[in-house]
Amino acid sequence: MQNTQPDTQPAVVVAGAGMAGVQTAVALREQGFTGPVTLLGAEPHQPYDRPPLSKAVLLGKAEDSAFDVDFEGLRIELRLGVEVTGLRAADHEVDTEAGPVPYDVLVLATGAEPLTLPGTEGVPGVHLLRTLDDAERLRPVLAATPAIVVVGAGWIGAEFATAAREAGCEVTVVEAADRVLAGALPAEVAAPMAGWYAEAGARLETGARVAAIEPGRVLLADGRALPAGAVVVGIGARPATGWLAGSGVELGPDGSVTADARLRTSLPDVHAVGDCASFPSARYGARLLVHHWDNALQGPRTVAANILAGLTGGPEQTYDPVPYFWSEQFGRFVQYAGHHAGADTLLWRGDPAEAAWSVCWLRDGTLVAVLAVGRPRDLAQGRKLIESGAALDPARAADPTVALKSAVL
Ligand SMILES: Cc1cc2nc3c(=O)[nH]c(=O)nc-3n(C[C@H](O)[C@H](O)[C@H](O)COP(=O)(O)OP(=O)(O)OC[C@H]3O[C@@H](n4cnc5c(N)ncnc54)[C@H](O)[C@@H]3O)c2cc1C
Repeated sequence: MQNTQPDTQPAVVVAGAGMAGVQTAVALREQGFTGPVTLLGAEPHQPYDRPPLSKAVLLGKAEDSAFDVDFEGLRIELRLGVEVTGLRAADHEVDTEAGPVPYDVLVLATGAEPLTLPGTEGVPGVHLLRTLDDAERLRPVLAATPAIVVVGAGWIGAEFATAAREAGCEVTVVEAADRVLAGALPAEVAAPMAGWYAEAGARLETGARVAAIEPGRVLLADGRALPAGAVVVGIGARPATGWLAGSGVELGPDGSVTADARLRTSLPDVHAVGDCASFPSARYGARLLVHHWDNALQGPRTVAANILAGLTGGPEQTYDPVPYFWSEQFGRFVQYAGHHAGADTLLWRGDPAEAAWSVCWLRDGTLVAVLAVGRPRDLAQGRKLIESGAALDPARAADPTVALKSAVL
């Protein structure tokens, strides 16, 4: 039986015009949706890609990173500079400063916003790095090569420190935890990465808490004062869902929209995707909140398919990806696929003192995650093996001269 769309098409409104919002609108068209699609974005800029903001755009190697999407040709109504301030589900409307916008189907794609250090908002010389405006403000700062203090040795902090060193700035990275990437990787995997800072000429201070930031200097809790012509705070991000308070959309303790396995929310006709939404993963037996680019590419395809399924009565899709991300730091290309837990068994492929190595996480002999530094083949093969639930021969998998796919039992 062929599924056909009804004559009258519902109006789809997407709140948030970042990667997930844009990809949702594009996926709807790619999958044959012919009804009206409106994309509401708070920022004034043509929608753009965020990863280059801490890389080429920051260093002025690329002017911007606008998506190459023909919105007009795809009949996607793009409304920029329009912040969505509320959702009234009973009326099927969202509120904006420009007035209410009715929807038949709503997609929440408002992404994430960076965490700030309390008391440092508005202090001159303190920056965040999330938006094109942030990157444009930071570009001339880097060009003036001041001493820079980066707060946070996570992915963004490491990438910013890399760019600042490349620009010729003196860089100190201050991290409250006792190691880099404390929230993402086990200590033994993060340990070799800490060495990359010194190698690039950046000073790394772990176990160092910021007490205050004053113009020109950062005061640490242990009494030290670090000179700082500029400070960049990279201490994480939280879902941008404050505007949903009181709307009836269920939010988790981390502030994420708690979508179901089909990326639908607790309200009818409302879907959620990208950095703002968590979803239950049967693959990993956990609810995942993924703040990475690939999730903002893949999730929208499921959302679009399920919006269409709702129209045609076709089967709905579940979303249970093997999460993937990359980071470019200190001349290295770092990639990660999967999702590991503390109890998983670590297996090294290669010497972390060398330029290229990788790490596998095994659970009951099955590959659940892989991190590759300069070994993209390990990543590509590992990702497929994770997807297929392959069990590995640990001895062969630990031999970096053996292709990972050849270590399958
Ligand atoms: C500097 C930087 C570098 C990164 N590098 C990498 C990388 O190397 N690899 C990787 O895998 N991932 C990287 N990421 C993460 C990746 O960019 C994000 O996961 C991705 O952008 C998420 O897309 P999104 O559309 O869900 O959210 P966002 O990109 O945050 O987009 C959400 C959009 O919604 C808008 N919005 C928010 N609230 C409202 C509202 N109320 N009304 C209307 N609009 C609203 C925002 O202005 C924003 O434009 C990086 C992120 C940053 C910030």
